[in-house]
Amino acid sequence: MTERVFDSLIVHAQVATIAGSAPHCGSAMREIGLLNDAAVGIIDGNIAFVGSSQDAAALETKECLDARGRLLTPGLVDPHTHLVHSGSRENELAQKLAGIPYLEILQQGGGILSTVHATRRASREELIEQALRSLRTMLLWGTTTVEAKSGYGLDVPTELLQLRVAQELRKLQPVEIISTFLGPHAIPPEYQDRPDAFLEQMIQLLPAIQTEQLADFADIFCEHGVFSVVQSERFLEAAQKAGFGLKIHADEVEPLGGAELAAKLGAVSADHLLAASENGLRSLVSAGVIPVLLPGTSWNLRAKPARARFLIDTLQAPVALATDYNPGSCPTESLQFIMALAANELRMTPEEILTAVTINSAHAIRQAHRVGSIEVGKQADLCLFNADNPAYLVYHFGINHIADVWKKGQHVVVNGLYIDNP
Ligand SMILES: N=CN[C@@H](CCC(=O)O)C(=O)O
Ligand SMILES: [Zn+2]
Repeated sequence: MTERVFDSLIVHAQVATIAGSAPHCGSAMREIGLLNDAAVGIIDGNIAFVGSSQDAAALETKECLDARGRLLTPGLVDPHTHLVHSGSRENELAQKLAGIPYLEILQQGGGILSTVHATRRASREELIEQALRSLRTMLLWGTTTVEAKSGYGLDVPTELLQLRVAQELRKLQPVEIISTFLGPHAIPPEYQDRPDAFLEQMIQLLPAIQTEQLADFADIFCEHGVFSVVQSERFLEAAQKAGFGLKIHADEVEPLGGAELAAKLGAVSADHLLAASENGLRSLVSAGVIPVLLPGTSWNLRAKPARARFLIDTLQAPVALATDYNPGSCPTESLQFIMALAANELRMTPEEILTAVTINSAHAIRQAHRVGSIEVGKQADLCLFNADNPAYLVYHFGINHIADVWKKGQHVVVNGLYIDNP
């Protein structure tokens, strides 16, 4: 048998493998499979070796990088973003600081609706350009896979445009994009008095999105003053029948019952959950729904954070974390910032946090067979940090700890710099 020649070998690293086929639940979230002085080998974009640096010394490789004891993790997976949109909303900061609630700004025609106006006016090229800037930031800060929702069109052409832009973005840069159709994100002005007619229009759009393979998931903003539990069930059931995986913006502001609905329908994830009832949390965990927590949003809206400790300690849940990157409730692309907030606001440990932004977030978008852990056979999506332990990442907050990033084996960030066409 001919000896395999590796494309790359990373040696002398502290490797957090976060291995395991199922989501890491409860106390198992603290098991990150840390290997001291370890090596990872890459062949054809996939991980082909994980072992000791000593054993790796015998391997033949085209390139070798000495990590000098630094932390190597799976590429970060962000399972909830509103990536494709136009403009920003710093003009609403004063209202927020004056104490005007998030939903009231929306009811006055601002908030989500203000981004809908901007997105409807934007060209395809403008949407691509703005999203490309965000994707570049995400990659430089360690995110290698991202979920991207539509939901700033709220009409057929613009919803389709957002999804097609997400599809196009896959060809233009290295971050992998998993798309979600969030047509029922708010009620557009032209349907203010006929929300059911709008919902019906979004339901009618599902088969076309499925046929064009524009989205893997369908999602709805189930919230007081937006879509009720009954309306959410109608939309999500139709989406399930059309073949979509289900997600839900659940109980972000009021304990409406979104968590219970996610459990009833067997959603892949239920996201936000700040106000979810104890019963709702219990039922979604029993039903195998991944709770995706968004501490950037609760922090930015100055709301009480989700009950991460209850989910992890009492319910033994597989918690995932996401940025919720969007121009309103959470304008940040940085999962590293979210990781710091998860420690301070949600009281999660550094190990739980690493699990929540890798293997568990990969499960939240059904990509764990390919990404989210460092295991032979998986895609070589890797982050090398300027830190030698997970605690340092969340302790020293607000700065970018990334040294290097590999996406599908390509060395796309080198010493903190983005490499185009590596
Ligand atoms: N809450 C609903 N949707 C987004 C916010 C969108 C916006 O404010 O533009 C969220 O998940 O936080
Ligand atoms: Zn969201």
